[in-house]
Amino acid sequence: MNDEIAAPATDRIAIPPETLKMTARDVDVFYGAKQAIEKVSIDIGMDHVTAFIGPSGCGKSTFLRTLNRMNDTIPIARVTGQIELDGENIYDASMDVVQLRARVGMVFQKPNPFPKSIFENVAYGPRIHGLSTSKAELEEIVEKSLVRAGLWDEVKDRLTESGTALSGGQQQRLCIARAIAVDPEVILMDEPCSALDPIATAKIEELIHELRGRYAIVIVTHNMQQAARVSQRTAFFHLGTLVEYGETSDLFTNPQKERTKDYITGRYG
Ligand SMILES: Nc1ncnc2c1ncn2[C@@H]1O[C@H](COP(=O)(O)OP(=O)(O)OP(=O)(O)O)[C@@H](O)[C@H]1O
Repeated sequence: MNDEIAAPATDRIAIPPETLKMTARDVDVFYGAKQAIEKVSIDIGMDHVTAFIGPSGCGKSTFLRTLNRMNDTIPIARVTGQIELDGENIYDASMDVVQLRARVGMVFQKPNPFPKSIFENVAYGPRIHGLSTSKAELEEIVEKSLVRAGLWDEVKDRLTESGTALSGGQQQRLCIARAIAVDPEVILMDEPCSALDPIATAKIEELIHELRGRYAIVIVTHNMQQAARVSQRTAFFHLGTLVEYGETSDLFTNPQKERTKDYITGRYG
């Protein structure tokens, strides 16, 4: 990390340098003239799940998308400030964005498998990134990714069937397998359970537990119970700012800011 970058004012947790994965400093995001994110600074560590919570429209998804330059796909979006992955500025002109999005994968609110076979959904990324040299190796990556995403047993006999024929929860685990297949370092999840029933949601939450430590995971959720269940760090956003960031248990039981307290006690949101 660049020592000259100031530590985030709202950070109640010191992340040991050896587990630090991403840092954001003074990040602003504008949609045209409208500012959606203001001066957000945060550290994301490797060995825990980080939840972004806050009322609708507070900018959680907008900020999440800055972490793998997904906002680049929105023509009116403009990002300023500095975001680093392993000390490297991801907004630098020399950054290969396709490579970045493999290193910082994303899972969306609505499962979005390709209209291709289950196998192809997972094989596509490793193939375009040249991660396998043979068919056998590719098959091994596909199997390993599906095992890791907790889907292998359910699909191993139907790999040639369309990914879109799976249930919503299975589709979401397929999308997680697809992200895992290119060997990411960070997985961003934007309300990954909001389109799922409670059983499928529980499976994704269990999966998040299992993946913790292997990948830095950041999850946007408007469900505080979910944040409490799956994360060890929570960042509370309000009106485009990061109000408070701390250990999840601390933030929910002993919030430092009045606005956090009001939100978690249901006074607004
Ligand atoms: N593509 C876009 N173009 C213009 N404005 C946008 C765009 N996406 C988001 N915004 C605006 O930016 C602000 C933050 O939105 P964002 O979706 O990041 O919030 P959020 O906290 O994730 O909300 P939610 O929980 O409802 O998804 C809102 O005012 C929203 O209207």
